[in-house]
Amino acid sequence: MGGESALLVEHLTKRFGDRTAVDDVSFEVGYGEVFGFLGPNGAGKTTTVRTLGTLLVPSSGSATIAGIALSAKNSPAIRSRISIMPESPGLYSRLTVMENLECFAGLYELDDVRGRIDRALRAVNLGNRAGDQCGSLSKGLRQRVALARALLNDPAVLFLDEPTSGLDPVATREVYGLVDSLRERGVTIFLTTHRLAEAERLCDRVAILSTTLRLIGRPEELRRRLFTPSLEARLREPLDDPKSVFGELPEVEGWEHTPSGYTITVADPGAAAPLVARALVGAGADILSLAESHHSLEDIYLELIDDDVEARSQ
Ligand SMILES: Nc1ncnc2c1ncn2[C@@H]1O[C@H](COP(=O)(O)OP(=O)(O)OP(=O)(O)O)[C@@H](O)[C@H]1O
Repeated sequence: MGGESALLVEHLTKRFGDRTAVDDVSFEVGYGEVFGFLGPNGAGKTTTVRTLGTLLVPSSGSATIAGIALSAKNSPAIRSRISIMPESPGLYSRLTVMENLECFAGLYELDDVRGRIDRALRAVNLGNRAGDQCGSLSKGLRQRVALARALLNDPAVLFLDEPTSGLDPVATREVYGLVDSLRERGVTIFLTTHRLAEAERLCDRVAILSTTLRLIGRPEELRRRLFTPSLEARLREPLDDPKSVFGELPEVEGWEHTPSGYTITVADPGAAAPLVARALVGAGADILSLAESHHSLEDIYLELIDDDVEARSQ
């Protein structure tokens, strides 16, 4: 089974003394997948990444990384097949881009250093900046150098920890473009992020962690699982008697006022929308818009995590 998945994690638990940072977490990531790992501060994301990256020893549970079982003996083999790009690039600012990459290629004891550096620099569109001192680069460019460094060993699984943290919108968009191009090259990406719009934009599937794994799936599936379908009607004026409009429609399961109109709960938004529109027009309402409600990944996350944060603060 592990041979077919880039990551297979089974009942992983990591304790620090009597504090459980990660509790009985299981999931699988396929080769070529961009997998988002979300969760509030202290949820155990970094601990999971550090454990899968062989930097921490799990308290219990097992994992297979790029087809190799996680164990002390296999750590060097695993490390040669993965890369972790930490949130802060950690480059030598007095060295040039090329010198930095040579230095890390030396640490990894890689062959064909020049060829690898050329390919990595091309992958992050930095081919013409090889001679620049890292200290003189913008944060966005330094992040790209860090990504080039993470690509030097041609990783089967690339762990990206908050890759756009502190970047401006243009630099952020560039990182998204780079992730897209890595995905096209078949690199498996495990992306830790607090930015939910980023996870929604980049990830095939996401997992929401809060010490235990709370939810895993495609953003679209999670939406369906957590929210009943509904329509949002924006009207110029509120209805005099909403019950006489919505209560007559068998497709409508419920409704509630919003500041600009109504949220109408329905089983099938596509079938119900024309009937609701007709009923509203029949009641003399001026419809500004009528559309299926859209729940973002942020809505999903808050629905799950708010309860945890409240529980923890009590
Ligand atoms: N080396 C350590 N020793 C003791 N406790 C630790 C250690 N590393 C992490 N923890 C604890 O484990 C829990 C999970 O921390 P972790 O850094 O994995 O969370 P995170 O989801 O990455 O958070 P953030 O989003 O803030 O980076 C926290 O309660 C943290 O204090």
